[in-house]
Amino acid sequence: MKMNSEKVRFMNISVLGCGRWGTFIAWYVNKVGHNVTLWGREHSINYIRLKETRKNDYLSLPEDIELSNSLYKAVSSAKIIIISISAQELRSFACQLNSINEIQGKTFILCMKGLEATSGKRLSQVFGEAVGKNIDVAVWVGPGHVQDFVNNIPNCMVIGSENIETTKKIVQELNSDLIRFYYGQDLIGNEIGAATKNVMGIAAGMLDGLNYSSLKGSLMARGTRELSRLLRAMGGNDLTIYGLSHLGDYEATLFSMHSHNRKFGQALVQGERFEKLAEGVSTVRALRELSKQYDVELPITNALYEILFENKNAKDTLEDLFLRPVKFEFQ
Ligand SMILES: NC(=O)C1=CN([C@@H]2O[C@H](COP(=O)(O)OP(=O)(O)OC[C@H]3O[C@@H](n4cnc5c(N)ncnc54)[C@H](O)[C@@H]3O)[C@@H](O)[C@H]2O)C=CC1
Ligand SMILES: O=C(CO)COP(=O)(O)O
Repeated sequence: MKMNSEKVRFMNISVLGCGRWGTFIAWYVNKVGHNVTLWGREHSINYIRLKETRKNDYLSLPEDIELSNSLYKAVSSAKIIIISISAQELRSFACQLNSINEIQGKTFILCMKGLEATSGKRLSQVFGEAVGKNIDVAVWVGPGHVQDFVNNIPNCMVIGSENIETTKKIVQELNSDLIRFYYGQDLIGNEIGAATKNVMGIAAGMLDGLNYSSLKGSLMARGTRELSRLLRAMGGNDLTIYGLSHLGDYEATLFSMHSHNRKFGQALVQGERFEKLAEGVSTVRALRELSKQYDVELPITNALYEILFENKNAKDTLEDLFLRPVKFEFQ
């Protein structure tokens, strides 16, 4: 793997959460030259399997990545701390981190795509509320599946924060020819974009399951439109929806065999269960909240809410979208 600068990297970086994505992040950060500790809960199936075999379904971990179940050790030993757990767990997990008393002066990076279901809050807001606003926090989002990266297929991703110096410092430490990072310019947009692409992924899976895959182009056009309206109302830049965190992630979600959200949607309309984490389900709840808070109509999201939480028939509900009054494309 080639880096962008000649600088020898050797920072202590900890990754908290050893699921599909957290384990990949640890693999990648080690590969670009850092000293990595990967933390998991002592009794988690993922942690136990990694401890016993150093493998999961996607990759093998090099020997020089330290596996630990001590949160204190993982947090106190690192300057940069990356978190990748399920989004709905972030608030309680951040409170746990706060109680460790070792977090001042560290940079946290959230590698997760979701919104708090009950409040509609963005994950950096949730994290800030739990640990205090003076902690540096960034997000790392955009397209990419572990299965592709470990086969050396590169992709572009985005890192964003409220502080451009923090963003640049992280990108400098992590950029490589496997992941080309862009500096995010709109934290609200990157977080809303990343979370909501999962919602469109569930819709795409439903279309696949109903043999309506040819509608996915329209879903892309109308999905981005409704979310860009929401983003503008929230104070973000509506153009960000067309960037890496959202539209740029559609291939990896709406069209990918690997996407959990797409598979969830497909399984649901086919009457099957999909047990892995599909973050878009909780994000649909969060969007219902945001739609009310900001008085923005979200027709596709609303249809998904009715299917997921009000037991409406998927085919009828999606077809009802076609009965809405005719309107201008960009009104
Ligand atoms: N391209 C990208 O940026 C990708 C991002 N993701 C995101 O990464 C996040 C994690 O997804 P996956 O790794 O697929 O999920 P996963 O289910 O494989 O892993 C989640 C991990 O979080 C841990 N966890 C859950 N609750 C916890 C708690 N309270 N305290 C500590 N650990 C806890 C679980 O034990 C598990 O190891 C999601 O938000 C997902 O959207 C996932 C894949 C690609
Ligand atoms: O975020 C992802 C790809 O960029 C992973 O998507 P899924 O969670 O739907 O698998």
